[in-house]
Order: sequence, then C-alpha cells, then structure tokens
Amino acid sequence: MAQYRIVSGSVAVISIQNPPVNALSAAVREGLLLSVRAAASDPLVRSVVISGHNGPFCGGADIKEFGNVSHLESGPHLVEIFESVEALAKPVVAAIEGFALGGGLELALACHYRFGHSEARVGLPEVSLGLLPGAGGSQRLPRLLGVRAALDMIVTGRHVAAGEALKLGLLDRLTDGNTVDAAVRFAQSAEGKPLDDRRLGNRPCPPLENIDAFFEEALIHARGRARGAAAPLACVQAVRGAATLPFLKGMELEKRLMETLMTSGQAQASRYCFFTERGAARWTTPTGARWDTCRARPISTAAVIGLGTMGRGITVALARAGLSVVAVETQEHQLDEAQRAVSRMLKGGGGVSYSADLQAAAGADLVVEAVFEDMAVKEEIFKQLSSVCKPGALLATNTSSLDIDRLASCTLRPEQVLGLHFFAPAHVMRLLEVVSGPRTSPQTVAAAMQLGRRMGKVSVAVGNCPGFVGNRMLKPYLEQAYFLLEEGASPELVDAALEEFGFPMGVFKMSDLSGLDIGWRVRKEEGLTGPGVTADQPMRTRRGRRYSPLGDLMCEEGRYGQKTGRGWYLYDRPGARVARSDPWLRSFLEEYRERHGLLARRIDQQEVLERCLYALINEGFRVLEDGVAASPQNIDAIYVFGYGWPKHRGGPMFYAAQVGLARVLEGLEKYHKAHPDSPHLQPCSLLRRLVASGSPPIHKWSEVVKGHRSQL
Ligand SMILES: CCCCCCCCCCCCC[C@H](O)CC(=O)SCCNC(=O)CCNC(=O)[C@H](O)C(C)(C)COP(=O)(O)OP(=O)(O)OC[C@H]1O[C@@H](n2cnc3c(N)ncnc32)[C@H](O)[C@@H]1OP(=O)(O)O
Repeated sequence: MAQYRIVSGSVAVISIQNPPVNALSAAVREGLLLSVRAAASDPLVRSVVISGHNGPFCGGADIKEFGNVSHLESGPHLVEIFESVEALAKPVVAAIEGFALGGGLELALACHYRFGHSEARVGLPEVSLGLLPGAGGSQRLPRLLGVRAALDMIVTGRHVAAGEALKLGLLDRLTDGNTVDAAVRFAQSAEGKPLDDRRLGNRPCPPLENIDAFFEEALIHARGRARGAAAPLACVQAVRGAATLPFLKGMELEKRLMETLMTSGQAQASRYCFFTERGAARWTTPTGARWDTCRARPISTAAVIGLGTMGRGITVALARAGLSVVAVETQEHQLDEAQRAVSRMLKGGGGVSYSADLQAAAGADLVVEAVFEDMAVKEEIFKQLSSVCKPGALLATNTSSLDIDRLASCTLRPEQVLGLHFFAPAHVMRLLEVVSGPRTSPQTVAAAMQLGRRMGKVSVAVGNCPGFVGNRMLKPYLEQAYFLLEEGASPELVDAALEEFGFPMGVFKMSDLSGLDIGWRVRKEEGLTGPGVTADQPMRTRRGRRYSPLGDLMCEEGRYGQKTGRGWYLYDRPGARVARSDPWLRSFLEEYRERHGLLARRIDQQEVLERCLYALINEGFRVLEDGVAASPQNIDAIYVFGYGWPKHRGGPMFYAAQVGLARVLEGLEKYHKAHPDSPHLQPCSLLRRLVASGSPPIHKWSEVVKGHRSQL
C-alpha cells in the first residue's frame, strides 16, 4: 500500500498505492509509517520523495472508514504519521500529480517542500464532508499562507489549481514534465541543508492586525453562508486557534473540534451525499440493463430546439462538454437574441451554429427539445424530428412534467426517445433527470447518462410519471405551504422555517423566482383552474380533495413574482431580486380567510417543517413504491443537487431515516387526521411497511420495496 524504493543512490521514493484515488486507508497509513521509519533509519538515504502511484498524489483520508470507529482507529493515525514526516532529519519533498486533497494535502504540508505538476490541483475539501482538516491542515496551512488565504481555502473547501497554489506559496515549484523525477532531482539538491524553517509546525502564523475583529467577522460571514451547517464554523474556530495558539495547543483544539464533527449527524449526512452523488452513475433498468453491461454510443453532435432560457442554458452546457451544437429557434428575433446571450455565456462561439430551420437538426446524434410546456406543440415537433433526424439519433425532451411516452408514440423510434430534465440555469445546476419510458432502450439511457457525466452533471435515471421524481415530490410540499397560508401562516413565517432548516430559499421566495404563472399554466392544463372549471364548483375543493386557489388568485391579480415586481413578496421593480414583505398580501390573505370562513390560528415553525417536509417525504416513499426512482439514494441526489436540500441533512429520505421513520409516520397520521381532505398527508403503505419491519437502515429499504412493480 506504500511502495518504497531507493533511486539515484540516496533518495527514498515512497509511493502511495491505493487506486483509484490513493486514499489513506489503514493499510496505506501502516505502509507510509513503515516507509518513513525505513527512510529515517537507512544511512544511505539522504532525502525522501513522497508521491502517488499511477497519477494522483492522494484524495485524502479514506472516507469509507469514517462510518466506523474501529476502522478509524485501526492502523497508525494520520497526525502521528505526519509528525514523523515533518520531524525527519532528511528533506522530504511531496511530488504532487493529479490532486492532493484533504489528508493528501495535509501530508504534503507536513513535507518540507512541495513540487506540483502544472495541471495538479490541491485543496482541503473536508468542510463539504461536514468536517475540518483534522490531520494538522487547519494548523499548518495558515502558518504557510497566512490566515486570510488559508481560511478561504478551508471554509470553502475549493480546489486550487497549481498555478494559483504556486502564487499563494502553497507549492514551491511547478513542472510540466515528470513530477517525481523533478522532485527527486530537487530532493538531492536539498540534501544536508537545514530544515528547521521548512517545518510548518515550528513556524508562527504570519501576524494579522485586529485579529479578534477579523475572526468575529469571519464567523458572521460563515454563519450567514452555512445555512445551519456546523463544519464551516468549526473551521473558523480551528484557524483562529492557528492564529492565536502555539502549534501543539492548536492541534489539540483541531482534534476536539474534529471529534465533535466526526460523530455528528451532519457529517454522516454529508458523507452519505458524497457516495449518493457517485452511486447515481450505477443505474439499472427492470429489463436487467445496467450501467456496467450496457455500451453507450458516443454523442458528438447535438441540436437544441427552442432557445428560451432553458434552451440557451442547455446549448451552453452541451457546448462546454465539447459537443458541436446546432441551436434552432424558429422565431427570428428570439434567435438573434439567443445567439448573443449564448455567445456571452460561452465567451465566444464555442462550437455552436444557429438556424431557424428544424432541418438543421438532421445530422445531430442527439436532439434536445426545449420549447415551452405545451403538449400539442411538443407532439408536433417530435413528429417532425422523427422524419428529419438521421436513423439512430436520440430524441430528448426537456419537459419538466409532461408524458414522455406520449411524445415517444409520435415518433417511429420510441426506443430512442427520452426525457432530459435540466434544471435552471441549465449550464449551472448540477442535476439532470434522465427519464425513460417503458419503450426507451437501455442504450439510450446509457448514452444519456454518459453525456450527463461529460457535462459534469449528477445524472439520475428515473421513470416516467407526472413531474418525474423531483417535481412530483414538490407538489405536496407546495400544496401544504398554500394550506398553511389559508390556516393563518404568512409567506415570511413559512419561508423562515424552511430557510432555517437549510434551504437557500423558502418555498414562496422560490416560487416568486421561478414565476407563479408556470404552475398556473400547469393547473389550467390539468383542469384545476381556468375556463374548464364551472362556477358551481366549490372554490376550495377539486376532485373531492382540498384545493387552494391562492396561487390562481395571485396570478389573476398579475402577481407572477419577481418578473412582475410583485408576487408573494414585493420587489422594487420587475426583475429585482430583493424580497420585501407586502402589506397588500397581508390584507389579501385576511380577506380570503374571511370570505371562506377560515379562522387564522397560530402556526409554529415546527408545524411548517413537518407539514411541508413530511408531505414531500411521503411522496418520496410513493415514488419508491411505484419504482419511478431506483433507490432512496437517487431521490436524495435529486433533492440535494436540484432542489437546494441542504447537504448536511442528506436529502429527504435520509432525513426521514435520521428523524426516525416511526416519528415521520406518527406526524403524518396526526396531520392527516386533522386534514382528512388532504391525501398527501395520508401515510403511504411503504412507509407503514418499513416501520412495521422495524425501520431498517436506508440501504436496506430496497428489500422491503421488492416485489413491487418497477417502472425503471
Ligand atoms: C470516537 C470518534 C472518533 C473520532 C475520531 C476523529 C479523528 C479522525 C481522524 C481522521 C483525520 C482525517 C483528516 C482529514 O483531514 C480528513 C480527510 O482527508 S477527508 C477526505 C478529503 N478528501 C476529499 O474530500 C476528496 C474526495 N474525493 C473527490 O473529491 C474526488 O473523488 C476526486 C479525488 C477529486 C477524484 O474525482 P474523480 O476522478 O471524478 O473520481 P470519483 O469522485 O468518481 O472517485 C472515484 C472513486 O473513489 C472514491 N473516493 C474518492 N475519494 C475518496 C476518499 N477520500 N476515500 C474513499 N473513497 C474515495 C469514490 O467514492 C469513487 O468510488 P466509487 O464510488 O466509484 O466506488
């Protein structure tokens, strides 16, 4: 797990060998320490180079060990190993290729010199795992870079490119050639030279003026961005320790903070997200097709049909992934505007050509339709695409909720039709729902998943149903938020509860941002509002269940949200972003309640969270039961990467497991009893069965789901 060899007569090269990322597992730690001791005691060895085997230097501590204290404690500890490295009386050079992340960079910081390949990157991303750099990184990095630069790296967890790392002083030298060879040559030149000032543990932190004020402000800033996550705040505390305490005291503080974080539910949730993100790539279908047995045909050319906001973002995402893209928009004025916008986003042409004619899609390997949400329009386009496009071309729709099967049946190639549900802005948001219908072929899914990866997306394979997974679960969440307004809550109260939970935006601010008219159009299509609803129908009931017309009434008032400067909140002007409370809305809600004989009651944040989140989670169990998502992990990936669910809470299904399934069930039963006309609050049978089987851990839920029809 750590190769040891002597080169050029005097240099011991220790190479970490643990593919694919050379993580510091117990066996690697054992090997590293033995190698360091061997180098220390061998009189022929006069310098040491530490590198990663076959490319990457090191991806940090082995995250798989974190869930298990006995794994964590087996083998020598990183802190102890890094102390031995730093204390070596012979120069130690880190030869960094690929990446040095987390414990990997901490190892490099314990070395006396750091050589990097010009394409390498370094970072301390522990914060995104709910942790801090717990093997000396929080103490050594500020001593090397100064507090400001170190704090930025540690609190954001960002990866720093080699060029920047050189400027910061984090790397001593860069090479375009063979990093190990260059490091070996350098190590030889450093043999016999004094090392004391190269040991970061010996150095004081560069002084900083107004240190207390600096850290107070850093804490406020971190708290503002953390959305309830504990790790960023602990990172600030640890760096403050580096700036104010002797090294060993700082290390003690780091250890205490790390122990608290490591055993917290937040770290568990963040770790779960790490593996969930990667696990989504291992998709399956009920026909037995799997990610690892199904060959995807590569896609190199694409066409995007419709250049509204979504179409433009999709064009940019595809072009950035290296595809040659034809962007098609039949309305000339929109085409010109889109061309300018896309060029701006791509900072130039970037392999995109433009056309007003659908025929331009004829040669594309993949076509993504992104026109507005109107089934009749989309059907017409799919009919045309079916005859225009070359055989074998995949036809995708970016619909957020319409029926993929219906679109597939307009074509002569239903096995090549699928949904690619991008999230706005499409070139920024990480999530991609890859939607397959019963006739979509496994090769089509494989090609789309591969393309998603090329675009840097977290792609999740889901089945076809109204709203797919994400929007289907959002519906009950939104519905409960409306009901809460009817019962006495204000948008501010509901949003505050959700933002405190960790969402970047509460449901009403989010709805103002995306536009209330979108949901209004969908409800009209569904016959829930609009001309199809007769005057004798009760306003607050549809198809025998409770219905809130609040969103419809707002739209009738022209309050579409930010775009009209008025929605659930007031904005300074159309398009402005800062939401202010609106006295008009308060009277509107009071009048509404009075008209419908509703008595406003006091609603607390706990009820807001339980009603909104439990309803969403309950739908998540239905999604699993129906087989529309392959696993709870896939649902969680969708919510974390597409809907702003806080990572430190793991995703809705993980959250349900963490709260306790029995408690979620009890909550739903209580609320359903109080609101029997709201079926989304009625606990679904899978949740009941899971509780009856003793609430197994989340990775065992599939055993209880088994036996149910799956659409995937
Ligand atoms: C009683 C209580 C006791 C408490 C004791 C507390 C004291 C504990 C002391 C511990 C000290 C630890 C100190 C250290 O500071 C902590 C860390 O180092 S945490 C780890 C930090 N590193 C990272 O966060 C990097 C994570 N990885 C990545 O970002 C990427 O994987 C990558 C390295 C950039 C590579 O990206 P890609 O090439 O795209 O590859 P993938 O991401 O697909 O990964 C491939 C494969 O590798 C697995 N993997 C990646 N990193 C790790 C890792 N660090 N450990 C384990 N496994 C890793 C990944 O899951 C993929 O596997 P697959 O899913 O395909 O099976």
